[in-house]
Amino acid sequence: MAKGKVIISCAITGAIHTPSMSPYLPVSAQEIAESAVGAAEAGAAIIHLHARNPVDGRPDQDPDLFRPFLGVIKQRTDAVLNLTTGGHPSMTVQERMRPAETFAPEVASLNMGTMGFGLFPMLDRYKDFKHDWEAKALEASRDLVFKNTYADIEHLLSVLSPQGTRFEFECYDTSHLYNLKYFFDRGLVKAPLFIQTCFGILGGIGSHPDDIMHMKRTADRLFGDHYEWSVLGAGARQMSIVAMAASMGGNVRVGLEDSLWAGRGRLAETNAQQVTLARQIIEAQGLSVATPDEARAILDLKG
Ligand SMILES: C[C@H](N)CC(=O)CC(=O)O
Ligand SMILES: [Zn+2]
Repeated sequence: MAKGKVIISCAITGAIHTPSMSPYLPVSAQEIAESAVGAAEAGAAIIHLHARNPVDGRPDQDPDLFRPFLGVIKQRTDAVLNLTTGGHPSMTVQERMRPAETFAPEVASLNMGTMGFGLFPMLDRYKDFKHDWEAKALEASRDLVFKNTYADIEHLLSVLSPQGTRFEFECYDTSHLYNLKYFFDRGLVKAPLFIQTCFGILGGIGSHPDDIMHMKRTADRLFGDHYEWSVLGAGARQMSIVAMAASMGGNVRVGLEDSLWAGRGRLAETNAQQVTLARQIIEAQGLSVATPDEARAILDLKG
């Protein structure tokens, strides 16, 4: 966090949650565009984007599904656009990187290690699904490998960096921080590193305060002041992790991709609602929210 300015990122729809889990999950291009504009107006400097099949809400990396909402968001906001290269963990790296390769965004996500990605515990909570693929995708995650090998990461860097795209480095555990250190020491990634530490995904680190301290301490030791720290908390712990990180000098990510909730037991009706909650937590600590251009300066983005 530079000079008391906290960068809020908002992840609009993602690929993990499915339409039957919440009537408020944006699916169509118009819903994604409207929700993103609302999140930007509420204070999100960075908007993280995935696309979905407009009929059944299935995650889809077809650039033609991204184009309509990218146009609207660029027209109506000056937010930094961050396109996913994670897609859905079951997709191939080639499929996952198509939107970033096509649109050369200011920022793209980059997942820093191969891991299990356990979504199946959500089957304990959700029973009734509108579409067949929903329960199948959750069940299939019992045997899912989210593939991000060193060769995959190098390939993504070699294709996207020359376009001027910089990265949100998704680190789900300390091993991912060491992977990033490997690429940093070889000059394949440049400071300031925007490190998104992800908490509470089964297959990665948990979301206990000790886990947050451990990831922060490890990142400080490995990267010193060559990085900007950000956190995302999956599920109900999202806002607790926002509060803790902001008090420790961190930036924050919210959005329906990471959590469907606006506080315990209350479904978030919009992404803007979560941005507003995060903003209240940040401003209550005497901190202020970074504008998109302040975020660009802090993260050295191409603009
Ligand atoms: C935990 C989040 N799903 C991390 C993420 O947003 C990955 C990506 O899109 O590349
Ligand atoms: Zn994502």
